[in-house]
Formats: sequence, structure tokens, C-alpha cells
Amino acid sequence: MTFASGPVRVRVPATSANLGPGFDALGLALGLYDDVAAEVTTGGVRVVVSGEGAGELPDGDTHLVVTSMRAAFDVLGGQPRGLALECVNRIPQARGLGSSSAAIVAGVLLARALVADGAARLDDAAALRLASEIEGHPDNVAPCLLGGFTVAWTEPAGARAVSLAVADAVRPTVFVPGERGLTAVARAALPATVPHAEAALTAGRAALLVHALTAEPALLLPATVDRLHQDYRAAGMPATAALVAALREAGVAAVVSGAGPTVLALTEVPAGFETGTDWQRWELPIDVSGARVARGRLGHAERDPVAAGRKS
Ligand SMILES: Nc1ncnc2c1ncn2[C@@H]1O[C@H](COP(=O)(O)OP(=O)(O)O)[C@@H](O)[C@H]1O
Ligand SMILES: N[C@@H](CCOP(=O)(O)O)C(=O)O
Repeated sequence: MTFASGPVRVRVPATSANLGPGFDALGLALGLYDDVAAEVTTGGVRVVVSGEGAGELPDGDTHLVVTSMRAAFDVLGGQPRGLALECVNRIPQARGLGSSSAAIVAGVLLARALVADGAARLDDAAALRLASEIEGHPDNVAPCLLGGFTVAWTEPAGARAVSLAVADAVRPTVFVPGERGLTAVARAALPATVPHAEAALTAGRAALLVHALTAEPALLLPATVDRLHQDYRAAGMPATAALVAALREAGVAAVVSGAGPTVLALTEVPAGFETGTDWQRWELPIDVSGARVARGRLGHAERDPVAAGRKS
């Protein structure tokens, strides 16, 4: 196998999964990005991280971008002798904004770009299947790869997804708390089975949500009702549950973002709505492109610590 000479880089968006009733299926790509560059070296693994996770994330073989690159190199046909990575992270980690999926997608796409005929050995559909397998659910990696609003599902052969255009009136705002919440912990809070009536209600709302997001945002409040995960997780994130309830009472289509503890509002938040100081509030555009790969190292624009697209 031949490795490409010189570095490659990728910009990967944050994502908000579930969107209320679409547990493990629906997701939205947001204009908040991590930038990662990688190159093949003659030996060893070196990772330099700035921004989110600097000083905390591993700087070698166990870094999630590296383990994801290794998984992709296995599929592509061989491992390089060494790797050097630079990560500029802006997506808050363990908050429900898909940071782990962004790292996984970055790793898979960087590995593919570092192999001379990588796109032929691992096409886009295979990259989605591999990234979903590593993450364990497809609802973050799908929008991260494709951009926009995605519907993802898993067949016996692996994950598949479609991206749909979102109606103009949809205005995502995220409320990000200081404390973290690991997705694995929030998944452990879910019951093995749910009552049929709760499943039936949620299926109807998930179907309505596809219509509301793409054509009729006025229906977003009823379309974001869920009975599969948010109530079961509320005890583990009471401030998140309280903020979702307060926003919904004010008429805002608010949900837990992913497994939390971030809150996502899909419709405009009324002027003067007060959250207190525990929350950072960012209006984010919807990312419509998904992950973007280019040749070369990170430049001035990619190293800028403030996210492109973030308004507040
Ligand atoms: N950019 C990154 N680089 C390396 N590892 C990361 C990165 N982002 C997240 N991770 C790993 O994933 C964990 C968070 O994953 P998860 O609990 O799924 O939260 P999130 O909702 O942010 O995806 C972090 O604690 C870290 O171990
Ligand atoms: N469907 C998953 C989504 C997890 O998203 P994350 O951004 O919190 O990792 C779940 O709800 O567990």
C-alpha cells in the first residue's frame, strides 16, 4: 500500500443527535468545528492538542483520532510506521455535541486521505459504516459526515443515512453547561424495554419531526416530544431537564442535545429568556457540507481558537 506524501487536514462539525424523538436515528450538523491535520512519519505517534481537551486528552496511541485512523488503516490495507497529528478542538467534550463522533470521523477521513487510492478502498458509504461501528450508533457520525439534518439507520450490513434540507426558519441555539456527562453513562440509564404506548407516541413524533424540520417548523414543538430517553435520563441531569421544561413552557422547541447535558433549541428563544450564569449560549448555523478534507497542514484560519459560525 502506498501512503500519500505530505500532511492532510480535515474540518469536522459538531452534531446534535436525537432531536427529541429520533433516538439513535436523527441528527443535525452545527457550525462549530474541530480541525485536525495528520501526516505519516517514520516512527512513533505524536498528537498535539489545543483548545478543548488540551492537557487532558492522550498524546499518543490511545487518542480517539489515532485509534479511529488505525481502524481505518486496517480496512485500507496496512498501518503506517508513524503518525503526527495536530488537533485544534472547539467542540466541547462530553456535553452532547458529538465530540467523539467528530474525532472518529476525523480519524477515518484522515486515514483515507493518507492512502494513495484511499477513496477507492474505502468509499463514503463504507466510511459511514466504519465510523458508526466505532461510535456504536449512527446518529452523530451521519450528520458529521454528510452535513445538514440526517436520518440514519442500521441494516445487517451496517449504517446508512440520508441528508435532508432544513427549512429556513429553523434556528438552532445550544445551551452548554460547564459540567460534563459521558454518553456511555447516559446510555446506561435507559431501560431495556419501554411501554408500547410510549414507543408508539415517540414513533409518531419522530415522523412528524422530519416534516416539521424540512417543511413546517411551526410544528416543531409537538414534533419534539419524546418518551424513549429524556425522562429516563432526567435524574442524572436535573438542570438540563429543568431548562428544557422552562424553554418548552415558553413555547420553544427545546430538547436534550444527544445524551446531554447540553440543551438544543430549534426555534427562536424569546428575548429576555433567562438561564442564569451556568450556561454558555451559542446561536449556531446549520452546517450543510459535513466533514471537509484538504491537503496541507493547518493554517492561520484552522488554528483560530474561535469557531467559525458561532454568533454569541
Ligand atoms: N476531539 C477529541 N479528541 C480525542 N478524544 C475525544 C475528542 N472528543 C471527544 N473525545 C473522547 O470522547 C469522550 C466524550 O465522548 P462522549 O461521552 O460520547 O461525549 P460527546 O457527546 O461529546 O460525544 C471524551 O471524554 C474523550 O475521551
Ligand atoms: N443517540 C445517542 C446520541 C449521543 O450523542 P452525544 O453527542 O451525547 O454523544 C444517545 O442518546 O445516547
